[in-house]
Amino acid sequence: MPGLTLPPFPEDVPTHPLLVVDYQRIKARDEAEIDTLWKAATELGFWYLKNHGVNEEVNGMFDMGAETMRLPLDEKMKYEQGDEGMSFGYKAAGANATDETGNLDTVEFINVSKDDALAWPKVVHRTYPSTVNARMESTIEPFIRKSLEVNNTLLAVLNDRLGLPVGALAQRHKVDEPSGSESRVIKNPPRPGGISEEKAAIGAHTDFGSLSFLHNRLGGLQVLVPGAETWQYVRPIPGHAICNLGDAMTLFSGGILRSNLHRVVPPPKEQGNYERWSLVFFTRPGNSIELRPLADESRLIAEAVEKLPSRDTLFTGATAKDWFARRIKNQRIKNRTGPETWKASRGMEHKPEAA
Ligand SMILES: O=C(O)CCC(=O)C(=O)O
Ligand SMILES: [Fe+2]
Repeated sequence: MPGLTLPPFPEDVPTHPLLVVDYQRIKARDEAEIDTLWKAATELGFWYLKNHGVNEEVNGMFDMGAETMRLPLDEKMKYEQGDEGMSFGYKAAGANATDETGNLDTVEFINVSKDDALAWPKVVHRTYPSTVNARMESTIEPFIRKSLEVNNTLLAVLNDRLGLPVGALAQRHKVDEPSGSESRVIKNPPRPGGISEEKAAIGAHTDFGSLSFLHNRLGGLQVLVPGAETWQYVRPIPGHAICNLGDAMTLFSGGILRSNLHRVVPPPKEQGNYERWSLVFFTRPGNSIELRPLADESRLIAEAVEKLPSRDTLFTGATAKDWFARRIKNQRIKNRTGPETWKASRGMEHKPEAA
């Protein structure tokens, strides 16, 4: 449970060290810090973010998640996200495939839409369990507002390094355009005795949107580093969030920015005896935004596109809404007809030439 004293991440498990980015320095537009962010964003697409100032709101969100997951299953199921490609609401354990053979995931989620949280008590997309409503103003809205500010600041810096006109990315992430942006609290049950690492809690995926701001306490997150043969854990560091880029940023940047493959497996060793809680805020483009390289707005992106073996991988013709709904819908186990359904749920994972 959140707040409990947890065993430390083991020393003898292979990890991949991420670059550390200091949010306060980024905010101050420190060029050396922006160099570090650029290196992380272009090479792996993952980095630690320190000094982000969102710790109190994160703790509140974990409390909201625990209160919600304690509700009876039939109550939570009234708010299930369904099989039509919507992500907002509750997701029960085992509702998603984790691979093409149809293995089931083990995590529960509660996803709250940015639009619903900011419009509350007006409903934009859907309603939520009482435990969510009770904390909408005190916890969820402040967490979402702060997360938006952090992510928008990082996106503005990447916007400039990509050589895009001021506001090019901001205009694709307007706060008042309905979007797939959402907060997610994730609970994975304890796995005493250590289940095989291959039994993923969340299957290998790239994130669907633009930028994910992740907070976790126990190990379990793994990345497949470009060129590496094996998955490696990302060690949780107290006070450090983990940021990662999603498919939309690879598409907008013509493949310059990386949306890297990752998954969640049971926490290593003794940590596996504990519930694993994590929290993400996903910034995603406005629903109407077309996902394609912004080559007409940046020479750097235009040059990257010229070097691509094929333009088709990145000129998807999809709007953010379509891209997102397709990915969500086809990972739902109820929609599975065979390996083709899993393939249809894939994003940039299958386009290594674009990265
Ligand atoms: O729980 C984590 O550490 C990562 C979760 C994740 O990758 C996701 O929800 O997209
Ligand atoms: Fe993810």
